[in-house]
Amino acid sequence: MISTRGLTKTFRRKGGEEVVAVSDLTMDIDAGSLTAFLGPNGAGKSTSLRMLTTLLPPTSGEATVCGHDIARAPGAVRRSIGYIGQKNGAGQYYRLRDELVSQGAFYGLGRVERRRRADELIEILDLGELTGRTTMTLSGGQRRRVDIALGLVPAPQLLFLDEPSTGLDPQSRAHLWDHILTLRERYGMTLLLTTHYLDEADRFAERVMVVDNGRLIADDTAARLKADLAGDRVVLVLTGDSPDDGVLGIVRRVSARPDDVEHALVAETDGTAVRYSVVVDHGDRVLPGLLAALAADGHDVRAAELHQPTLDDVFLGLTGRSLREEQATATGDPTPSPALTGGVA
Ligand SMILES: Nc1ncnc2c1ncn2[C@@H]1O[C@H](COP(=O)(O)OP(=O)(O)OP(=O)(O)O)[C@@H](O)[C@H]1O
Repeated sequence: MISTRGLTKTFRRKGGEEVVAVSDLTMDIDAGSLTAFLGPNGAGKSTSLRMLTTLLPPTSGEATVCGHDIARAPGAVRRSIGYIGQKNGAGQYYRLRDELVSQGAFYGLGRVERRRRADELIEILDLGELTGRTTMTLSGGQRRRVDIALGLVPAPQLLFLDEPSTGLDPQSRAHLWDHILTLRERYGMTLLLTTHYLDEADRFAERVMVVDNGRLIADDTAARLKADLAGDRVVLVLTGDSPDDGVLGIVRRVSARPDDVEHALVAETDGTAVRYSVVVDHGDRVLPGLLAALAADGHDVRAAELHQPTLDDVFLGLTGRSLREEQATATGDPTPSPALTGGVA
């Protein structure tokens, strides 16, 4: 459905400075899939989408979208796709149904067909109560649904969504995702979207492409990225006043990275204890046996925790930076939830 080879976009800023917004993007996306481009602000997500939707010419490289070359046949690409950008595309003063019908006329649908299509989209996107309202009176989540309805008027096989849920509250985000998934089921569309939200990429995308500084740095299912690049972490607290070789031996036997077992002394209210932190495969299966082995060897386990990784741990492992904290800084959210890296203090 999408195939790119070495797709690159360089911008020249005022003063002559060059910015490589997208560097050497090579990928193939299958029909019917739901793929998320995940990355921090300025990573190159929107620029990638804008090239694939023919809004921006690449500096080098090539791509075909729905079988059409983006440089040689941009018109054919545009006729096959829907694109919902970051900004609201609806006219502020038009009534929703009129807007959808005139969009249908723009795409050459006949009089009856454009009305039928408008009504179908109003039903699927649950916009019935809003049809008589002008878009300027709608909430952020409602407007985003209108944007999506407008993008779907030409019944595209492939839909690009640039940050569909940014700026929405959690309830509106969840609601919007219900609609996106319903649309996908109803039309069997291929979806490629960008997001900052780790949880969305994790829950809804079958394939996650992590981009940073214009480069694709990881590309797989969320489950495999987490297993391969982060791993489950077991954190144990045992009575003691120094790391115990016996404990370390047992812990290393189950570790996916035996040379990387962390330990630190921690002050407990009733004396000292040692905290061990270890990355394992399938932590849920390893933990009972590990606890049994420690008990059989006479060790006193005071606490045990299993941390399953998030995509933020994947990003941290790849770049040494936390995507969650970068997003919190960028959006001004002062309370990012902590990444579950389980590092030892
Ligand atoms: N028209 C432009 N002129 C100059 N630089 C640009 C232009 N458009 C994008 N850039 C730069 O290219 C880089 C990638 O930008 P892009 O918008 O693709 O990132 P993004 O991952 O979509 O970010 P965000 O999540 O903030 O939307 C950034 O450094 C950006 O400043």
